[in-house]
Parts: sequence; C-alpha cells; structure tokens
Amino acid sequence: MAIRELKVCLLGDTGVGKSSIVCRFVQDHFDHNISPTIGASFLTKTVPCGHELHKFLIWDTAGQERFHSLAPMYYRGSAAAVIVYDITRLDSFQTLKKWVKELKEHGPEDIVVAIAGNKNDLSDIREVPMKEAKDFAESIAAIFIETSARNAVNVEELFQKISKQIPPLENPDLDSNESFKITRQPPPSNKRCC
Ligand SMILES: Nc1nc2c(ncn2[C@@H]2O[C@H](COP(=O)(O)OP(=O)(O)OP(=O)(O)O)[C@@H](O)[C@H]2O)c(=O)[nH]1
Repeated sequence: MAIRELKVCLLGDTGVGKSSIVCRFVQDHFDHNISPTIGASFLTKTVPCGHELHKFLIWDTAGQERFHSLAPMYYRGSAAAVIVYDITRLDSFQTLKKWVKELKEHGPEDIVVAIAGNKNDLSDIREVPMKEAKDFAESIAAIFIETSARNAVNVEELFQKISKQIPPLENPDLDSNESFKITRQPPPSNKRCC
C-alpha cells in the first residue's frame, strides 16, 4: 500500500490547545500542565485512508506573537493547515481570521484548511457561538469541527476529515506534487529481524 506523506501545520493563538490536540491525536494523552511551544514541534502519525496510508508530518507551531514570523516555514508546502481557536476566547477567533487571511495571501494555493474550535468541554463559558464559526468556515470552504483535546472529542475526526479532502492519487508513480510526497514500503525481504 502506498504511503503518502502529508505535511500539516497547526496555527492559532497561544493557549488555544494546538499542542494538546496533537498530543491527543498522536499519543492519546492530555497534559493539564503542558508548556507553551517554543518555535515549533514535530510529530508524525500514519492513518489508513481508502487504499492509501496517510502519514501526517505534523508541525505544531508556537502561538506566541514573537514566533509569528516563523510560520511561513511551516505552512509552506503544507497539504493542510489546522487553524485552532478556543471557544471560550473571542479574541482567539479574531486571531484565527488573521491566520486565514495570511494563508490566503501567502499559503499554498491548494491547501486544505480546517478550523477547529477547541475546549468544547467548556461550552458553559463559551464566547464563540458555534453557528458563527461554522458559517465563517463555510464562507471560506474550510472544514469545521469543535474539539476537546481534554476529553478526546473529535480529534481523530478532525484528521479524518482532512484525509478525506485530499484527493486520491490516480497514478502515484507519476505524481510530482511536492506537498504530496509519495514513499513506498520496501518489498518484503527474506531477512528476519528476530
Ligand atoms: N479544558 C480544556 N483545556 C485544554 C484543552 N486543550 C488544551 N487545554 C489547556 O489549554 C492550555 C494551553 O494548551 P496548549 O496545548 O499548550 O496550547 P497551544 O495552543 O499549543 O499554546 P502555544 O504553544 O503557546 O501556542 C493548557 O493548560 C491545556 O491543558 C481542552 O480541550 N479543554
């Protein structure tokens, strides 16, 4: 089965839960005392999608303003961007809109954009109505989902939705798109590891 490497970056204000979403997706773990990201961190996870395997190369960027200028390094060449806001912080939704604008102006033309409203376990103190965020996502043809990294709600689904939006390759051997780098598993060998 072909393994398709998909670069994915996470963008969004500091403290919205980007690292927590990645940690939940890759390690199925939640850390209440997680530290703010410095620069960016990198993790991978491979998931089946139809007749392909999608290996997500995940760049979790730092949300603090002082790291903003590094972001192009991470969204450049990305097949998808997950822009995260915190449903309990209206200001984080405004920051999300700035990221959408920046991606539109400087990001890859065919990038899949997913909007994730995180911390939906705290909906009793919500500041961003779900309908407003959903309508905004629709207006820019983005995926929309509310997640809770803490309670493991919709995190797998977020990445599944991204997988589904990536068009399957008609002929993997002829594909030349840089952001959809293809690798193949080595042919079975006679060697045994143990
Ligand atoms: N209640 C709740 N808290 C969460 C959730 N996700 C993250 N948090 C908490 O929010 C805080 C910030 O989480 P991070 O994952 O570090 O946020 P970040 O967006 O990566 O922050 P930066 O690295 O500064 O960009 C931490 O205290 C997390 O434990 C969630 O789904 N629900």
